[in-house]
Amino acid sequence: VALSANGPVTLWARDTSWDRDNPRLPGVTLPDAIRVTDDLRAATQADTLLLALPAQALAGFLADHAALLNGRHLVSTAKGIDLHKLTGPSSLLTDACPKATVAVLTGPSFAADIARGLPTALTLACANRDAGKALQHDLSTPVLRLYRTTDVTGAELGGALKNVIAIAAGVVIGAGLGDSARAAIITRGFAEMTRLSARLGARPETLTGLSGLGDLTLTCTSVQSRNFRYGQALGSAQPFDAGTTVEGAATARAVSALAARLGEDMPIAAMVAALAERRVSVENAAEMLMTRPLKEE
Ligand SMILES: NC(=O)C1=CN([C@@H]2O[C@H](COP(=O)(O)OP(=O)(O)OC[C@H]3O[C@@H](n4cnc5c(N)ncnc54)[C@H](O)[C@@H]3O)[C@@H](O)[C@H]2O)C=CC1
Ligand SMILES: O=C(CO)COP(=O)(O)O
Repeated sequence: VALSANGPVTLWARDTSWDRDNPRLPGVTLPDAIRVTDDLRAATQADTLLLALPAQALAGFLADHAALLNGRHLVSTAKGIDLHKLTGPSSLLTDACPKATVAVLTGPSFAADIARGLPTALTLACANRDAGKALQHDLSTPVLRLYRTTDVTGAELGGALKNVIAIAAGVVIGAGLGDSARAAIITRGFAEMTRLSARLGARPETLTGLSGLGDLTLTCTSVQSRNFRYGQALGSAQPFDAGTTVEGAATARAVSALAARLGEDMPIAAMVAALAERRVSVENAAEMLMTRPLKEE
């Protein structure tokens, strides 16, 4: 919707029976500049393709359709780590489409806010500096301001890991543990994010930027966030709609496996994985985190 202010956009989906009112984005009627199609071959004629698939669906999509994407500029919006390959979307894209230029678009941004034209700032990460500059210009609008980085690892890890911490923040609020506890989870969660990201080669300034701290702040403090709401439901033992995309649950499992492989300590991510799999109760989780050995900050 935002990019259609810059020119014609083609939107591909498997099911287009919803016409111009997509139930995934209630209250928004797509502008005329957007052509909706279920023909992937037609939709992939453009030079720049944004892939807005959930992280756990991306590998399967690429297995079926990589040939149509190779050689294009591919921009992933997915915020997660693939459970089987334990990598972010950029590696999945690069492996499946070696001739493509791969970028990641991430940062604090609820789809509903962007579609309403509210001012939003994002991070566009592309290892190829010149291609990144061109994409930054093509994808910015007067209300969508893109900052640029070549640190793809840092940008995609920030987006993936903040979803895990947002679930923990939601659990804290849902369980009635209070705003002070939430601030502790955000801060110690951010410490986990920066430790793992540094270990994987990310730059510290990327994690303190929009794609890390920025998105962490948004997602841990807003009920617009599905990850936060999922955590709230876990914390208050309420049911949650299984059809809602909650990237942080699978990513918590992926992160725990990755941290174990690297020998990194990520207690909050491990607890989110255990809570999502119902291996631990909320009461036990809080007690286990609070009674860990005392240490330096
Ligand atoms: N909704 C938001 O505010 C934001 C979402 N993101 C990220 O963007 C990614 C997508 O999220 P949403 O669009 O919100 O999710 P969504 O669940 O609303 O939409 C995902 C769409 O992908 C489709 N899909 C799933 N598997 C597919 C497959 N194999 N082939 C083709 N289509 C498939 C689904 O049918 C659905 O229409 C996630 O990683 C999310 O974290 C990033 C920033 C903001
Ligand atoms: O990534 C987002 C905002 O930046 C969307 O968050 P949720 O997936 O938790 O709704």
